[in-house]
Amino acid sequence: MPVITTIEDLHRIYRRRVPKMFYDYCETGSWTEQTFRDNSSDFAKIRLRQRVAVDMEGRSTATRMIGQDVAMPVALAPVGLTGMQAADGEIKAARAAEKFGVPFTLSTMSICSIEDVAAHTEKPFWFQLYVMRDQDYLANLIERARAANCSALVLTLDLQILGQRHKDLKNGLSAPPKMTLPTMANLATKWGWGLEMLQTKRRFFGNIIGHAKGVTDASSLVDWTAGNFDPRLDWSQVKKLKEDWGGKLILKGILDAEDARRALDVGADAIVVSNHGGRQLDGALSSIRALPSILRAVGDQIEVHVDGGIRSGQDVLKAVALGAKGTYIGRAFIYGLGAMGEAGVTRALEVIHKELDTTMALCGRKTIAGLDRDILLVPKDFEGDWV
Ligand SMILES: Cc1cc2nc3c(=O)[nH]c(=O)nc-3n(C[C@H](O)[C@H](O)[C@H](O)COP(=O)(O)O)c2cc1C
Repeated sequence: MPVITTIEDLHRIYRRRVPKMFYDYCETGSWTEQTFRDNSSDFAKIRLRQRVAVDMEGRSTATRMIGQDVAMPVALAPVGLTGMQAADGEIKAARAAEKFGVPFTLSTMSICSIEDVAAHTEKPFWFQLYVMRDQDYLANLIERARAANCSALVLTLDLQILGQRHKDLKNGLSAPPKMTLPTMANLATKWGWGLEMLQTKRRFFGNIIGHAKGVTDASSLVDWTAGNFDPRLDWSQVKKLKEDWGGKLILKGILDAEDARRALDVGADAIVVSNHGGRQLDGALSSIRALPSILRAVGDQIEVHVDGGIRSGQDVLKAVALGAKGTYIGRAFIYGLGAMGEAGVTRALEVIHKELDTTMALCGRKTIAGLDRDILLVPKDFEGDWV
């Protein structure tokens, strides 16, 4: 096994190991992928102030997200079909997160069910909810998340309809994969992945969307989403969901200051500044660029988290120094999972932690609370002069 020191190292192994259809599903953005690219490249525009001769002994990356202790301000983002990247992928990722001491968020669109993950973990995890047309089903999901002791509901607001992702349409993304000639030819080169999947037959061929009773074949995920997600979702429904759930609510997919204020009005506990990893509205601002204006609007009244494009501990540091109280990684942990299963997710977290800790030290800071705007060099036009 090669020495892994960066998230990109995991990405390279992941790409070799996982079928093209699921690699593309992870690696795509919508339409031209402008926002997908900006999410990462905008982080690189922010530079750091090097400070010297500062006592660096006794550093800590520990902090809190929505009142919960975390080993560093990083959670695993909800990622649909995680169980197609590696067999029992949701369980493996949840276990790695639990051992590391960061939150794991289970997507509505998971292969393993809420109960599967709860049975294989000890600490509470977070559950991500998409709002479905079927109100009974929605109520049932909330009830199951409550019964599994989930400690936060992450309600995703930026996917009432699916953004167009060319690669998924061209690949005919489905779970399990349809056995077309190109798919079979590609699968033949992915025997490590295939063998692992065969050993977990029950989930692979049994209950494809683990929470969706009776869905054994999400062939054409695009059609399944269009048929089941509720395009009528509005703020009154968000408020009602907050009341029905009664616990901690995180609203994910906020990219605009006005929406951030609406999130405050409905009593959310936190918001995630996010464009769904560039998978929904192509042409939207990168998350890191949208973050400052949202912090100005609501940052002193609600916990603001951010995701999109985070591939290193330096990216985490930049987001936190700008004012985010937490960050999420999506693809960065999927690369680890697809490359090496649970150990790969752990490795991704270790890489990010090491980079965060070292960068904190070289910027002259010992704690997460000590990270502030002062350690950053942000171009004057970073937020852009958009009208
Ligand atoms: C393959 C994939 C599947 C995703 N599925 C979901 C999902 O089911 N629910 C959700 O709220 N967000 C989903 N997201 C968005 C992530 O939660 C997160 O916002 C995004 O991945 C952050 O960007 P990053 O991948 O650059 O870290 C998905 C992202 C990816 C890459």
